Amino acid sequence: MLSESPTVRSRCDCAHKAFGELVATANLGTAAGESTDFVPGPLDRDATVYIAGHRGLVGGAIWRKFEEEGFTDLVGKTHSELDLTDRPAVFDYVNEVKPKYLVLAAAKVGGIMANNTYPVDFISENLQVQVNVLDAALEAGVERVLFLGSSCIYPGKAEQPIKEEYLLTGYLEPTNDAYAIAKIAGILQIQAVRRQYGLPWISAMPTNLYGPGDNFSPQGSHVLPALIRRYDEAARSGADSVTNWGTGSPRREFLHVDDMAAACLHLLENYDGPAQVNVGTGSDVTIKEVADVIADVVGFEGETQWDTSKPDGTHQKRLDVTKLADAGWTASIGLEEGIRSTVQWYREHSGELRE
Ligand SMILES: NC(=O)C1=CN([C@@H]2O[C@H](COP(=O)(O)OP(=O)(O)OC[C@H]3O[C@@H](n4cnc5c(N)ncnc54)[C@H](OP(=O)(O)O)[C@@H]3O)[C@@H](O)[C@H]2O)C=CC1
Ligand SMILES: C[C@H]1O[C@H](OP(=O)(O)OP(=O)(O)OC[C@H]2O[C@@H](n3cnc4c(=O)[nH]c(N)nc43)[C@H](O)[C@@H]2O)[C@@H](O)[C@@H](O)C1=O
Repeated sequence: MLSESPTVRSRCDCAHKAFGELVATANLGTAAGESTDFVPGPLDRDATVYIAGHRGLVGGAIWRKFEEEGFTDLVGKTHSELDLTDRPAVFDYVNEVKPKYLVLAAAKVGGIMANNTYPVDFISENLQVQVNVLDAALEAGVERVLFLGSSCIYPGKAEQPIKEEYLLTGYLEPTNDAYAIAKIAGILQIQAVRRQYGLPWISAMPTNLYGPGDNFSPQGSHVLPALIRRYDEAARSGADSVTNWGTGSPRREFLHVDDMAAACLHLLENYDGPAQVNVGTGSDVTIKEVADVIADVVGFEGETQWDTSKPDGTHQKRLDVTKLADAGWTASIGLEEGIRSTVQWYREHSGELRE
């Protein structure tokens, strides 16, 4: 991961439009107010880009991708440097750096157990972080914002594959309803900014992600890093069996975080619209199937048991990725290939993992 926090440089603010001017000149709304006349195109490589959450799984991958693509002025702050629930501090920072582009990849994130156990933290912290960052971005006149939600925003029993238009058409999955409501509020805030100010801000809804820099903590993590750690430890210790959560029958769609980062840049350069865009592969597997792949990759030959007292969560949440494909992007990292490289990353970094 990134070894140190970037410093914020002083530079000429004249390249950035004042907020009032931006809103006036970007008064692009139609009668419905949600579509703009903005035409997406290549981002300015020398513009300031604020990646909120740049030390996380997704923010870290976006930072690497933007660096690879030649961006010269990426800025970010760690959680300990800037708590995004501190509204005045967020306004001070965003107004100081005045980014032209902003990706909101900071959030309280966790797997099924964390979401189910701490719903207050998930709804409260995420609402605060989002509202603070998006309000500050509006005041600072950020031209293009990408807000990241999650596929759990859709009804728990949505028809498969899940199209963007299924949002708010049914009940949420109870294990993550608090988190999902916060994310839905974020989508609505982006749409509201488009409607009220005509700014071309957008939202993307990723499926379950994994890759280098993930959270591998046994209780708080998502399934894929949890199983990599569990099976790797079992293989090393010569254990006869491992026990996973639930029945193993739920289906999940997994996207490598480097693909996610590429999709984020692609959407910023090629998509503008009020609808959130699903980001995934369009294919899913059962938890049992992904467990078998991980066991095989790490070399575990024992037995797998299932603790059915633990929740399964949503049975299936496979995304319809037609809108993303229509925007010109499809995933390229296969699941087994992605698991192999993530196992390698995990083994190389097992001494420095976050808990
Ligand atoms: N991982 C996944 O499978 C999925 C993720 N997403 C979305 O992608 C985005 C990024 O998630 P991901 O990278 O996985 O999560 P991570 O937990 O890896 O990263 C989130 C980052 O946000 C930071 N952060 C959290 N709260 C605050 C705060 N109050 N102030 C400052 N920084 C804060 C965290 O810092 P610290 O760790 O120090 O608290 C961390 O660096 C989120 O919006 C998430 O909802 C969507 C679908 C699936
Ligand atoms: C990204 C997404 O992530 C969460 O939803 P989830 O998809 O249910 O996430 P999960 O990865 O934690 O579990 C997937 C499946 O896997 C099973 N499972 C088996 N064994 C382990 C295990 O050891 N750990 C975990 N975490 N799960 C396990 C588990 O029982 C479940 O059936 C929400 O935060 C939601 O808000 C969200 O957005």
